[in-house]
Amino acid sequence: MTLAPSVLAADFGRLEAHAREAIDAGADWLHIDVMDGHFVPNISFGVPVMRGLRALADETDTPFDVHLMIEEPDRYLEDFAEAGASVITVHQEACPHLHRTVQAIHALGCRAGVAVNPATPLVMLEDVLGDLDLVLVMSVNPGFGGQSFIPGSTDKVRRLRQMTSGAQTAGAGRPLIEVDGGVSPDNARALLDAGADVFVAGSAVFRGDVAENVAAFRRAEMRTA
Ligand SMILES: O=C(CO)[C@H](O)[C@H](O)COP(=O)(O)O
Repeated sequence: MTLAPSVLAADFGRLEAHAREAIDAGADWLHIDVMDGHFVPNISFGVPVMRGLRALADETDTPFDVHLMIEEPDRYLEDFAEAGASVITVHQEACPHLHRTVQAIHALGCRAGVAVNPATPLVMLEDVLGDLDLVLVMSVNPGFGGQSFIPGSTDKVRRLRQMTSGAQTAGAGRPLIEVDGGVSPDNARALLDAGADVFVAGSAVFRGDVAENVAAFRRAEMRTA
């Protein structure tokens, strides 16, 4: 399980210290949720805030996992790559020329991800799947942290894993499967069994005791099905 805490749920007044708590507790990636108030009905933050976390990411060798919930993401890819993104994920629903956008992300030296909203069928990714490093299954409607997990998302992960089963290994042919929204230690085991690789968690990491919250994800990982 790759655990990617979403800093959207962190205390922005002490963002670096709060993100450090998650990394020190064993988080693998930092998930950066960028919202523009157009593609989603909320505004979060952009490149300058990510730059503020750059020293921490470099010091701890923690990849930035950038999730662009914005219209016309092509306009900003270079900025996020320069700010240190390892993975850049765009939304299928926001990209009329998705293949071109994926190529542009790769040309910047980043791994390319595509996210699908709960109402978007997986078939929309079929012809681009072979070019992707990651597929993000939204398990809430994007725009806000702290929402309830949509139960059908587990089956969507399972179907996506079947779609990608032609390629064997994650990162070497098979795109990583990331799940985002309402993810917690309570549903993590079922999502792992369904085939998810990367777990985005905002509230379940940053609300309360961060170290204990990360440990609860690790315990869920060890649990037998
Ligand atoms: O992309 C997002 C919202 O659009 C957030 O990453 C997601 O909702 C995670 O937050 P939480 O774990 O609190 O549900």
